[in-house]
Amino acid sequence: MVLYPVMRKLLDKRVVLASASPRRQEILSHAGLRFTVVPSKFKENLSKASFPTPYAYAMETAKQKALEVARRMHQKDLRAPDIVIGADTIVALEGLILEKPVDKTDAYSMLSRLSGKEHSVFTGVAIVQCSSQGGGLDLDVSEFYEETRVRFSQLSEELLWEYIHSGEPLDKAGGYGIQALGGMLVEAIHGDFHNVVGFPLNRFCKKLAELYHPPRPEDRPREKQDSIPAEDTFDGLGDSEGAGPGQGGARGDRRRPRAPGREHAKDADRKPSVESVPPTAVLELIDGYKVSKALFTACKMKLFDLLRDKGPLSALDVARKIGASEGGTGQLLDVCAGLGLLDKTEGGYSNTPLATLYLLSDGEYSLHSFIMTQEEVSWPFFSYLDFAVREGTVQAQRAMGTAGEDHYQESFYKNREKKLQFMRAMHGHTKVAARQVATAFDLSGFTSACDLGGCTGALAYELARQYPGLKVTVFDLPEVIEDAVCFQPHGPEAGQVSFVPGDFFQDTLPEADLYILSKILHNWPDDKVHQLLSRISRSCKPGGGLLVAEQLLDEDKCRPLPALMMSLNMTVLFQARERSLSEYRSLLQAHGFTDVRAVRTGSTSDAVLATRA
Ligand SMILES: Cc1cn([C@@H]2O[C@H](COP(=O)(O)OP(=O)(O)OP(=O)(O)O)[C@@H](O)[C@H]2O)c(=O)[nH]c1=O
Repeated sequence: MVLYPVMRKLLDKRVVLASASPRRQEILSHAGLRFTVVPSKFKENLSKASFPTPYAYAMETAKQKALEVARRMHQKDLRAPDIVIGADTIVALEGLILEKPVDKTDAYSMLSRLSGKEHSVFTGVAIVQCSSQGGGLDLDVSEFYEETRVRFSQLSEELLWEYIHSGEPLDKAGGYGIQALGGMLVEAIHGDFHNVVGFPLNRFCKKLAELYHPPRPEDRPREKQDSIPAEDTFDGLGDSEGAGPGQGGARGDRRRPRAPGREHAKDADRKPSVESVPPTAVLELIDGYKVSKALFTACKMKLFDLLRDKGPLSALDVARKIGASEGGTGQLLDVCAGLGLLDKTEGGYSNTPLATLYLLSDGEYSLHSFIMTQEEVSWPFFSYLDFAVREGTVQAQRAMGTAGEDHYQESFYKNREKKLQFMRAMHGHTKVAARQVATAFDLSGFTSACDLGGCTGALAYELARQYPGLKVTVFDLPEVIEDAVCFQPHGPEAGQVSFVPGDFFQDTLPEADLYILSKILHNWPDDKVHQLLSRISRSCKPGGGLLVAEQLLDEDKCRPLPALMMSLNMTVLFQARERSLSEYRSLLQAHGFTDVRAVRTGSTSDAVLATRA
């Protein structure tokens, strides 16, 4: 087995390990990797309930840890490292994710759950390849995870407490360290030991082999989609053969998480059993709609507003205040607590920071109206997904009782109340990512911008805040512009933004050096997109820019999940879709835009910038 070429590939690169874990540092330095440690400041507070599997959660956390470091270093130095590695280790038992215990009692509760049972340790790893171009930062993320099964012996109370008092559990996922005293608790382990300790070294090396020496197409295993190299080896990585990043198509392939049971090529012959492929992921998928509906219902009842104003409250108090049954209200509140939206204490229920930030109806980053449009518009359309797939048409007649063309009007502009709700929905959804989109590239060279279909000005105001020399025109339909004033902020940035009514498919576009399309192109099929881009191209002067803010699909179109779901949403509602970076690149290039670059924000919009040749 050729070991060193894997690491040698990285010798001339600035590698950063975005982790404070001494174990990860040790594993990687023992393997001969040279790197700098920059611990991530990403707060590990993603909602676990929103991930279909524990490993999806670990991979996303790993990714966010690495992205935070890449962005911070780029902002500080204007030069990001070449590679940032992030990792996250979790322990999963019977659908429950255990991270580091917060105190000894928490460690006790974790270890006593693990006692006498088998659990899984998942480490998610993200390898972020960075390139800085013209002040911008292009980030390509590859992620994977490894699973190791660990069986604990039956632990006596005495042993448990002695172990807890040793102090070892507190900085370790699941409350134990297999590499030290915790090794004595372990009866059996199936899989990579290093993965339990915090870093799946073997799988990492295979991933590097894939990234820096992608197999030739004819050598690839026949079973498409499997991201594991066919051979269980790192051979063939001789320096003379190495294809650099960007060659061979390996960059940017944030591969799909593998379904359990498709883990190793050599396992392919083994018949899957309910032990090796537990049904958890399927059971969680079955419950997806219940989770969404519970969130929609709590928002509709404005439970989070009530708990902000009057909380903490008991289930009975909440039930009385909203005029609902005590039993049903209690169930809904408990579900919200289980989903990480509420805290439940003896004093009653109160909002978690996640709910405070996004679920109040009037918060600065409120997604409340967006959630309500999902409930009122998307939900009925999704009920007819099978018809939409079979017939390839918008199911407006079945879902709304209206003809296809009228449903946009009916759904969003039927009356002023509906229109304002739609505007608030767009405002919140844009606002949560606005700062990341506005700062994804250095736009300080532009003096005027025009946000086409900019609605309430959520992105325009953020651009104005970030670039005090920039004047931004929001161009949108007259019925939108007449109510945009309701969303005007109080700061000085308001003076930099003006509103012009018009239809971007018909009217003359305002002059600007930078045009912006935020959440517009995903509303339209390719022919309409070409029509719009051709109009912008004619208005845009050479050297001018076009900033597109949309959720980017990976090149294989199977990830990331939020972009994938938004794409399905656009198909069901409008026969439109989300696109990958290469699809945007060819659309933009067809209209004279070059130098197409992207920054993935991990939020509700990624950013793509192109220059008019
Ligand atoms: C099961 C197990 C875990 N760990 C450690 O648990 C931490 C997990 O936490 P994390 O959030 O993934 O990492 P972190 O320590 O907070 O570091 P960071 O990467 O900066 O988030 C990591 O340390 C791992 O080694 C062990 O040392 N031995 C074990 O047997």
